[in-house]
Amino acid sequence: MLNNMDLTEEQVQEFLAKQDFPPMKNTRILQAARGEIPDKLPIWIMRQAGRYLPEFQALRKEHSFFKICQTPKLACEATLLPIRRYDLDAAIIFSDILVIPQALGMEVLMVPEKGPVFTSPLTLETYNTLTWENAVNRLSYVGDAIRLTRHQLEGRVPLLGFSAAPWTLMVYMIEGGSPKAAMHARKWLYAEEATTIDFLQKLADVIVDYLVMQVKSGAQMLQLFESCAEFLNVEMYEKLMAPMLKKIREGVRDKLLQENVEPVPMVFFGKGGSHLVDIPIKAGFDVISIDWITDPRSIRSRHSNVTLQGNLDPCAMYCKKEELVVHIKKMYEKFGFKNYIVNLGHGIHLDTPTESVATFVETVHSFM
Ligand SMILES: Cc1c2[nH]c(c1CCC(=O)O)Cc1[nH]c(c(CCC(=O)O)c1C)Cc1[nH]c(c(CCC(=O)O)c1C)Cc1[nH]c(c(C)c1CCC(=O)O)C2
Repeated sequence: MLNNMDLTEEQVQEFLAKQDFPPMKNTRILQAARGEIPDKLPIWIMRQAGRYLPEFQALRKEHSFFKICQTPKLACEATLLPIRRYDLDAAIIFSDILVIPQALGMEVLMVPEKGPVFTSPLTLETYNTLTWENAVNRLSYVGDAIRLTRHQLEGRVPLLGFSAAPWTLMVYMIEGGSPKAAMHARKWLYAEEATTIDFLQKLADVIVDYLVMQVKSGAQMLQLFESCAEFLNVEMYEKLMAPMLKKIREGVRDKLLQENVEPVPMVFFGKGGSHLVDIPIKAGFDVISIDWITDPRSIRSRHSNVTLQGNLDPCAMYCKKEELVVHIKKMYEKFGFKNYIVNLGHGIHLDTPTESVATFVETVHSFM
């Protein structure tokens, strides 16, 4: 892969103007998503381009988090870092779920040691100040980053795009950062139902346009993050969020077909969502990504054809090498090798030893 940081602005623009992408050399992840059996078990890692990598820390010393997201050359570089280092089977575009609230007019800062902080969390009083119109146009930098990265990957592995689901975005916007119990957002669900439904529908519409734009820019699979699944019971999730998941799954496919673009597999990840996995499956998601609490066999017994993704406890990465291999093998025995994409059960932690990532990838690839 080219050294992306040496690209001049003219070269970046030339890549962005090119129509065809390099031919694919590895499509294991797409095969598994479609229910085919690849030559090796595919693996990628949530938050694979993150602070556990010294090269990412070096990049972060030079640039703020959102500057990296907003500059295609830097986002591309961050995306490629884990691919240069490990034999992973997918890249995921470097960005964040919170770029949507930014495009709606909210200010989000990434505060060291604290994570994301909204300077003015959303209230009923400020709800009408959100700028919905043309929101996806303000996210065109993500499309440019995807397009550039597809070229720079040179077909080595597929590139994933992503968004958060409406509920997770709603929680972050109302709570103003990483939630403890999402008390304020849950209060809206019960006390402000009409505003809530309006809000969720508008978010779903933006998410559809955003994901369609990502596929048209070159994303080959999409992951919808429901990182706040744990805060809702099945009844509330079914009533308010099931229609949104359906709207997103079907909306993305239908809009792509209308524009003669081939639809791509869609993954649903619900953190703390083992109680509601049947809902995204019913909505038509091709792959269900599960956290480390969820037993894959309980889903397989009900839905034999759905591809599952996950679910090593990110803290297993702190084991000694021999023990880590045992945990990986135990996980694999529960999933089986068909309809399976290996991943962690949530994002990799920032102090994860880089050798554990190498062990994880090598062990998984040695299975078949
Ligand atoms: C909830 C959520 C967010 N962002 C995301 C989620 C959903 C997944 C999940 O449940 O964890 C998704 C995300 N965030 C990031 C990616 C990039 C692609 C990847 O490598 O997976 C993806 C897919 C980069 C990031 N997003 C963030 C970092 C670290 C920030 C930094 O470098 O300062 C990275 C690499 C910051 C971020 N962004 C967010 C939080 C809570 C934090 C702070 C936590 C932390 O610091 O690890 C919001």
